[in-house]
Amino acid sequence: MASRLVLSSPVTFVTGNAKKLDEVRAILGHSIPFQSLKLDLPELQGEPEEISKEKARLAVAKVNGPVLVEDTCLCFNALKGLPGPYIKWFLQKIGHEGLNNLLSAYDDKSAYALCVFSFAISPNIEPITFVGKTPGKIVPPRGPTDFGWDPIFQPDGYEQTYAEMPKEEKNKISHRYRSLELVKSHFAEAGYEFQMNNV
Ligand SMILES: O=c1[nH]cnc2c1ncn2[C@@H]1O[C@H](COP(=O)(O)OP(=O)(O)O)[C@@H](O)[C@H]1O
Ligand SMILES: [Mg+2]
Repeated sequence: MASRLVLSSPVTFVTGNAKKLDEVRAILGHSIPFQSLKLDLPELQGEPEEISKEKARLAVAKVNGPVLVEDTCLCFNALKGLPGPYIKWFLQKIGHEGLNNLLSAYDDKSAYALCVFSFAISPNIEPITFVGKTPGKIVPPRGPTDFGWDPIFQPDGYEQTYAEMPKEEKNKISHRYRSLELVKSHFAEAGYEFQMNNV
């Protein structure tokens, strides 16, 4: 029988974003022992998987134990995937209206939300990435404005924006949910053993 890797502490989800943490808590439930650490990690520029992996490398160097991080992109098809990983800065500078305006020259309003989780066990093991994607379109803002670009993203097959949907509904179809499903499968297959003597 293959020996199971022993993890000596719960997985630390490192994020500076409280809204992400709420969703990760709701989606993971008790499936994986985890704790959270509020830390805003610097982000490399580049492709989504590399950005997330690099975040994991930085996080695992700071945390004494396994870490989980994620990076989220919002990609417009008419703009070949931009703003993508730069959505945070676009949102901050030009807001929901500006993001809609970026697409005013195009008929194609389609977009996709991408969530890339990375799991790093220790500093000397390469992080593993998990990509979740939800297709939809960019619309004028509707619904509560408490989480990022939720009001302007309407997932395919729905009449509501992410912001208008009940949380439980978003958490069943979201980019974050889809990525975490892969994380959960990985944990189920790997069968990590948690030995938490120090908690
Ligand atoms: O599920 C979501 N819905 C709406 N906005 C989101 C969602 N996930 C992330 N965002 C926003 O998209 C941007 C993604 O940036 P990033 O993943 O680097 O966030 P972080 O640095 O706040 O953790 C941020 O502005 C974040 O608030
Ligand atoms: Mg980012």
